[in-house]
Amino acid sequence: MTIVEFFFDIRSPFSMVQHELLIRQQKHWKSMTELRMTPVLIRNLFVASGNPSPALNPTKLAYLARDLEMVTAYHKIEYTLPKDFRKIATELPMENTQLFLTAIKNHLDEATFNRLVGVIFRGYFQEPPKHVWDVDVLKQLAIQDGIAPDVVEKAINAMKSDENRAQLQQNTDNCAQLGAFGLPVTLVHSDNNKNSWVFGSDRMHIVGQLLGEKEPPILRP
Ligand SMILES: N[C@@H](CCC(=O)N[C@@H](CS)C(=O)NCC(=O)O)C(=O)O
Repeated sequence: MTIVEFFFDIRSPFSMVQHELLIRQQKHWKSMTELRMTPVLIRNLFVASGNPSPALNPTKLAYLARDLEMVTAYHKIEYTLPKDFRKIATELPMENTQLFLTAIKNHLDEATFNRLVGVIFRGYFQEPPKHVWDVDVLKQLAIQDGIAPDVVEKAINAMKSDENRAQLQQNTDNCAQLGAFGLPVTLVHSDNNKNSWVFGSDRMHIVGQLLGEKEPPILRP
């Protein structure tokens, strides 16, 4: 009976990869009884840890783009880096997406919320990339995914409230307190959470070890 908590931001392409891998893995690792997905703000994590976004460093950004091509091809994940990714990642106020997800999470069961997170990741990282920070686009994606229009409206009405903003910041602070400096972060809950998390989408074997799983991860469909 172990909770695996996935801290993510939709603007993080490696979070998109880890989301897909965790969803695949959940079918195989019975010890992962709860897969909790927690929206955070990656920019605030970068600020809190004093770690500048790799998208601000042209050499790192070029590697990141090439690495993502190789990684998604290996895992057979459909993916395109949006052409204006650097600008969006570093300049656009994309917090609407994370605020919307924080608000709608209160109304959905775990499986439905986790599926919606995937829909929004794919909306941004598959052709043609959608403006997933636009409330109308979020509304359309959620309703197309089968979420009741009144639930979507409730989330839209609540997303900019002080309470919802505070929840998103609390999620981010919880992630920062682990020692995180970027995303994705995958935490295997334990008595000593401090040491039971990994950074990145390339540590699924360590997640398995932290879970006490004997089966290695299935990294390809
Ligand atoms: N090796 C990791 C890289 C993850 C990564 O680069 N994440 C970005 C956001 S998409 C980040 O937060 N980077 C911070 C850093 O590398 O310092 C993976 O394969 O997932």
